Amino acid sequence: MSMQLQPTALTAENFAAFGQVIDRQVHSHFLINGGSTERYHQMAQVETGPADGRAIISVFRKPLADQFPLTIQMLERHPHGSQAFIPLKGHPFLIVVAPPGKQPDPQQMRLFISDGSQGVNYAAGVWHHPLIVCVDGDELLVVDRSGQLANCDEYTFAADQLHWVDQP
Ligand SMILES: NC(=O)N[C@@H](O)C(=O)O
Ligand code: NI
Repeated sequence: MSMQLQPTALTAENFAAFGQVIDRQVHSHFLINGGSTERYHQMAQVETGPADGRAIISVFRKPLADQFPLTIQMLERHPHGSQAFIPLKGHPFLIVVAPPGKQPDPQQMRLFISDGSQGVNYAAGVWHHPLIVCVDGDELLVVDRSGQLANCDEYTFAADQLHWVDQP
């Protein structure tokens, strides 16, 4: 019997164990360029880890692919670097995370929902589900680590550990 994950409000405090929230609605900013531009400075930390790690910028475009109600079969983590997801089209998206550890604790798994103006930056080692979009073909900017080191561990839940999420 799988359980439904209920959303937790996406705030800096609630998300602190998983990384940072990239949210212009609450983040401070200052004026630059002669007062013509507001800079929302350093909203998140890009971790690139050891060796040849470097930060790269990508875009993810994802079809909806009849995914709701979605059973959370697996989570993944990037031990050597952070990973940020920032909406490009202003659509809500779902965030499923669990704290760092040898394997994800299903009891500590949390669901957050971005209102489409908020992005998230998963700290290195944070367990998370691959991108869950709510609109077909949605596009998000992704900032994460590239390098020679393997940087993606996956964990598949046992049948008695399954949870599911529904479309917001
Ligand atoms: N693998 C990849 O590029 N993306 C995943 O890490 C993800 O979190 O979607
Ligand atoms: Ni990832």
